[in-house]
Formats: sequence, C-alpha cells, structure tokens
Amino acid sequence: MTTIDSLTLQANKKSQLRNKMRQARHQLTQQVQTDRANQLCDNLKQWSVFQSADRLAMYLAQDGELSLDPLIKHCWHLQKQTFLPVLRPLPPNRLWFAPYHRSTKLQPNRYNIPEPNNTPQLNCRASQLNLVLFPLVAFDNKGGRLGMGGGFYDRTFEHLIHKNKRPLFVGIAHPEQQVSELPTEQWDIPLDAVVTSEKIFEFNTPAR
Ligand SMILES: Nc1nc2c(c(=O)[nH]1)N(C=O)[C@@H](CNc1ccc(C(=O)N[C@@H](CCC(=O)O)C(=O)O)cc1)CN2
Ligand SMILES: Nc1ncnc2c1ncn2[C@@H]1O[C@H](COP(=O)(O)OP(=O)(O)OP(=O)(O)O)[C@@H](O)[C@H]1O
Repeated sequence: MTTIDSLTLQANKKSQLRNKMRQARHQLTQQVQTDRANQLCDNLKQWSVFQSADRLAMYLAQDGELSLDPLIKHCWHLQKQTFLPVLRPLPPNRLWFAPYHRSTKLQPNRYNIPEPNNTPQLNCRASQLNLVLFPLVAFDNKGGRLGMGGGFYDRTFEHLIHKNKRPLFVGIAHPEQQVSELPTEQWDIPLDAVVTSEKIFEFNTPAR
C-alpha cells in the first residue's frame, strides 16, 4: 500500500470513530451533563497541577462536550486568568487564546462556538499558558487523543512539544470517550493527562 493510501485509510478510521463517539455524547441527558461538569470541577480543584496553574486555556462546551463552566467560575473566584480559543482567520488553522472574564463579550465563530473578539495585545502566547484543557472526542490510555478533526490544537502547540518549558496538556472527556487505542499520527500532540468526571489519568509523556 502506498503512503497516501494508508493515510486515507487512517483518516477514514478516525472519522468513523469520531462520528461514533460524538453520537455517544449526544445521548447524555442535561442532568448527567450538569452533574458531570460539577464532578469534573471537584476533581480538578483537588489536583496540585490545577492548583498551581494561574494562566489556563479553557473552552466553551459544544456538541455534548464535558462543560468547564463550573471550573471557569471557580477560576474567576480564585483570580486565575482564563483564556478561550479564537480561530485565527487565515490558514494554517491555528488558535489564539484570548482573555475570558465575567464581562467578556462573545460572538459565534464559524462553527457556532462563542468566542471573544480577538484582542491581539491581550492574548496569551501559547508558551505562556501553564495549563491547556483540550476538548476531546476520544482518548486512550497512552495519552493519544482524537479531537474534532480540524487539527487546530495540533498546529497551535506543535512548536512546543519538545520544549522543556511548555504548558501541561490535559484532555477533558466523558468516561465513555475512553477507547483501548487510537491511531497516532506524526502531528498528534500527546497529552500529559486526561481528566474525566470520574478520575485523573496521568501519562508519562516523553517531553516531561
Ligand atoms: N468547545 C470547543 N471549542 C473549540 C474546539 C473544540 O473542539 N471544542 N476546537 C477544536 O479544534 C476549535 C474549533 N474546531 C472545530 C472543528 C470542527 C468543528 C465541527 O463541528 N465540525 C463539523 C462541521 C462544521 C462545518 O464545517 O460547518 C463536523 O465535523 O460535523 C467544530 C469545531 C476551537 N474551539
Ligand atoms: N502540525 C500540523 N501540521 C500540518 N497539518 C496538520 C498538523 N496537525 C494536524 N494537521 C492536519 O489537520 C488534520 C486534522 O488532524 P487530526 O485528525 O489529528 O485533528 P484533531 O486532533 O482531531 O483536531 P484538533 O487538533 O483540532 O483537536 C489532519 O488531516 C492533518 O493533515
């Protein structure tokens, strides 16, 4: 098989798994979502990694993702700085991280996810974040992850993978989103940990 064929096969496999895992989280009731968001917040509050971080990249949940809303409110209460991803307008598809606080005005991006107006002088450089919470579609027990398929997070953080000083990369997911093994590709950013509403998985990723 040529490399192109095997890449296409891999992409199809990922796309099928993505659809299946997205369907699974669409089935969760609003009550389950709310309870889990609170449990997730409790788990993170007790984790030393979260306690020592003061510049954190969050996301606003969509498509059945596990919500960070209780955690974000807790961060504001503690006066930690929180940032949200903003889609950069030009290729290659990367993200900016814009400040997010109680009075931040939001507007929908092209995927209908609310994001702050871009404020270049206030954005946090990727390398200056302490903790990045990645929205996951699936994860495995080695730090492999599957996102929405835009490659936004992979491209945004690729230059930091081998740096000693870089943010901690932590995936957030529902327990059902764990799979035995995900196909890995050269551009995939390995996660240092995954936190669900049930537990914290810490991985031994090479750069740390
Ligand atoms: N909450 C949240 N915010 C996020 C992300 C995320 O995964 N979750 N992103 C993580 O990268 C970025 C947005 N990336 C996204 C990539 C694809 C789709 C998506 O829904 N794709 C649709 C097709 C939409 C269309 O083309 O009109 C689909 O695949 O069905 C959404 C967000 C930045 N913000
Ligand atoms: N560092 C990179 N450089 C060039 N292309 C990339 C890079 N990272 C990802 N891509 C491209 O983006 C596409 C989507 O990647 P992938 O399926 O790994 O997305 P994902 O990890 O699910 O999405 P996200 O990173 O937004 O959560 C791939 O087809 C790949 O070609």
